[in-house]
Amino acid sequence: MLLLISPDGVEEALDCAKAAEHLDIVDVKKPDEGSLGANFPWVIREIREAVPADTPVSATVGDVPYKPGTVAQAALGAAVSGATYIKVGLYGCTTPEQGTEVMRAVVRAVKDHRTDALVVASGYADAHRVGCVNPLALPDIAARAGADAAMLDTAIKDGSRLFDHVPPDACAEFVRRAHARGLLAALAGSVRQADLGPLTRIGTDIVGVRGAVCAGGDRNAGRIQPHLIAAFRAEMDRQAREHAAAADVTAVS
Ligand SMILES: O=C[C@H](O)COP(=O)(O)O
Repeated sequence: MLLLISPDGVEEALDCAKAAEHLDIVDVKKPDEGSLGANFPWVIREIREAVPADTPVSATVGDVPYKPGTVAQAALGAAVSGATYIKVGLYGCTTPEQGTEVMRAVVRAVKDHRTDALVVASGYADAHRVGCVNPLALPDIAARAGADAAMLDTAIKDGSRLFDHVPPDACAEFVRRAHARGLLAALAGSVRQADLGPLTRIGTDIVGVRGAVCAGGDRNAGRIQPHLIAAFRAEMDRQAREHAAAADVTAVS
């Protein structure tokens, strides 16, 4: 499982860089503009320069409206600015068709610029609270659009968590649907160390985190702490080892 960490700007990205050996993807967002709030192009560029060259930079394009042209142009902006993972939160899409239309436009805009960029279609575990597309529709939307990954996050950051809205069994179904379509499955939403066992067992490819690696577990008032990134990764590694050992036992019995 890859660890994606979301700093809110250059200063926190530098703290991520100090823990670069413990993380896999640095994800640029602007949390005060929403769960997947988009940051400025110059911030993406500065963060690209601040983190080690072999650490991929992701950028969120925003909690986007159902406006394929607008969103495609914004996604291209993120790619031109140096992000190689482009994440789109389909906040304003109420049907799978709308989500697919937006994501198709994004995929074309991004891949015309850079074929090796990865496009991530993100929905929301608490979609029922904001009126957007059902979370379990995301793998199909992503696949139909030619995206590379399907993701879930929470739209409202009020302390409720991924599993409060989409329990582990439903997340497992999300992962199954993504993998059946050849996609990466990414999960986020106030994920804590205690969630890493289930997330590992269901085969999550990418876990996205901010609050759990901020001081006091507070994604708004707390700042990202390199030692908390290291501790989070240590728990991920421990869970991966346990899962591998359990799989070995099953294989020989
Ligand atoms: O993409 C990951 C999100 O930023 C997760 O943030 P959170 O762990 O504070 O919910």
